Amino acid sequence: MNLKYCPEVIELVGGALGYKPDYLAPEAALRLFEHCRSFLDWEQSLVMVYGKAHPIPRLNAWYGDDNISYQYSGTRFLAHAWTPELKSLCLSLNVQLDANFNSVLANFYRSGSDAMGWHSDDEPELGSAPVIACVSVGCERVLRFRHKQRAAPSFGMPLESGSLLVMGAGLQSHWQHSLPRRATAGPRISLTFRQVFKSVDHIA
Ligand SMILES: O=C(O)CCC(=O)C(=O)O
Ligand SMILES: [Fe+2]
Repeated sequence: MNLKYCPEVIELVGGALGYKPDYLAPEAALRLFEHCRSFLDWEQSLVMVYGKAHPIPRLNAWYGDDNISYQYSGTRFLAHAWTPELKSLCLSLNVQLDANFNSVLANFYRSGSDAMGWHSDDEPELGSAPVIACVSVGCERVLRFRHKQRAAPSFGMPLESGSLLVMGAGLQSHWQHSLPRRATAGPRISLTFRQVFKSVDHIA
């Protein structure tokens, strides 16, 4: 993986973030937003908290190569077959970042009440040092980061429509991220490209 594609690189303890605000031109970002909103197979997953199922505060959709499956928020998803738009974005990112993404988890935050809690994307099927590329379209929202062990303050990255944020290798072992609620916000979709290793599927 090569973060040189990103004009802004933020070195953190244990990993780096890369940011490219203008990854997609505004019209391309709008087209991608409309494509995802209209054509992805959105669902609202459930998460188990103390034995009780709660709907998560956002919609999600999982796309990827054949036979890719992924455990997320306590649910196992089998990837839907790529749409041409998502496949072409994945191929471009693989070239630009020298990566091997084979799937994408799409998140749809319908309003400021939709959010994502603190977590690391460190499931075993993502390997020991996952790289995640996140393309944002729609309303700008802030992604917050906090170190897992150090009692340092968290910090936020505003993710503009059309931007690319790359979470580099090592980051998921040392940092958590979250997308807090907002009093008011328009809809936003994030496309988080990942490499899922099929060989560890059987342990899940
Ligand atoms: O919506 C975002 O920018 C973050 C999404 C995220 O953290 C995830 O899909 O794991
Ligand atoms: Fe995440």
